[in-house]
Amino acid sequence: MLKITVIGAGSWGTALAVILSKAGNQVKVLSLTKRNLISLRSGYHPNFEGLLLPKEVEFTQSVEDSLVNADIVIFAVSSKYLRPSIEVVKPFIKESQLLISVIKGLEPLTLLVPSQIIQEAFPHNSVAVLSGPSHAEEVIKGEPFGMQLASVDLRAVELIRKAFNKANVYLPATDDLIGTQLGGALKNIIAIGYGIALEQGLGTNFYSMLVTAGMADLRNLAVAGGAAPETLMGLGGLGDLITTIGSPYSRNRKFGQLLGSGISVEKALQQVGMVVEGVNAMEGALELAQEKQVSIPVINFINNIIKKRISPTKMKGLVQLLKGTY
Ligand SMILES: NC(=O)C1=CN([C@@H]2O[C@H](COP(=O)(O)OP(=O)(O)OC[C@H]3O[C@@H](n4cnc5c(N)ncnc54)[C@H](OP(=O)(O)O)[C@@H]3O)[C@@H](O)[C@H]2O)C=CC1
Ligand SMILES: O=C(CO)COP(=O)(O)O
Repeated sequence: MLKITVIGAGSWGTALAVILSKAGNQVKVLSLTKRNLISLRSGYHPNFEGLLLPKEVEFTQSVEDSLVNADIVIFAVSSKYLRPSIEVVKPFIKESQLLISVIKGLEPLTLLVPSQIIQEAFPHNSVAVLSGPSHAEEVIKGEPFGMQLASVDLRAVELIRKAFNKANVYLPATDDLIGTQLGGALKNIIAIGYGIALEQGLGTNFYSMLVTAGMADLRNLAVAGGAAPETLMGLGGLGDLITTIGSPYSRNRKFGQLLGSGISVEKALQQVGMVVEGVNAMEGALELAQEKQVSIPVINFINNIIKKRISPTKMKGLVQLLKGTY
């Protein structure tokens, strides 16, 4: 039995904690905000209506107690809170502990992906990534899924597969941590665009054009940022894009749909009520494109809608814009 601590009691941290616990591990979830602790301890999470959490998962606010015996520590907070969370847990992390990021983000200015931020803070630890098509609402019910496992450490790969062995998940491995995370961060932006187009009722032909051209932006930008092209065709890239555009659970798609219906960015974020990582990743994506001189017409177009330079009702204008890239 492995001892696993998940940092972050949001949708994803909680869903992972539940399946890891059901897979026979001893799991603690550290909530730094403590915002849902009372309800979590009585078995309920506000994001999973009608679902009873297994009592074996321990929800705690005690940093030291949660980390002292952990074999594996999973960072599952939203990308904005990764650095503040690292500061809090840093004194209690041991070099022997395997650290995993499940966060989808690209930090503005530094252009670092989550695993790089974690590795910088803990240079002697093994750091791995799990990312892919994995909506928490399905995962928590035990439905089958797959994630890209990224690590340069074969023992880490073995340990992670052991932890998830009894769970219904396929975990192909790669050593491309950068590609896996750039795929996960950038697909969220395309899903926002998809949500806008969906709300505008532009039709399946347009959606497919948008996603294909968006995938080209994703691939060109991620490869310029250090990704291996084949990683982007795997679960961490194309696979995750497919689930995010296709799922009613997607917060990025929902945010896009709200924008498409004429609601302001601020109100849309509020209505989604959970993290919308595509909005957080936008600045980093634009900066990376600028630095590497990569053309990203679809991402730029979506950014112009978010920044209110283009009305969402003009989404179909993407066709004219793409014609200008011949
Ligand atoms: N939901 C999903 O299906 C999936 C999500 N992900 C990724 O996982 C990450 C977390 O997403 P998700 O759980 O869905 O988001 P939620 O909006 O459900 O939860 C937000 C998370 O951020 C943490 N947080 C908020 N404010 C603070 C703060 N001030 N200090 C420290 N932590 C804070 C919360 O911690 P606390 O609970 O302690 O308040 C919580 O873990 C994102 O990067 C997302 O892209 C990846 C795959 C699937
Ligand atoms: O990354 C995810 C599924 O793989 C979650 O996507 P959303 O953040 O859009 O809900």
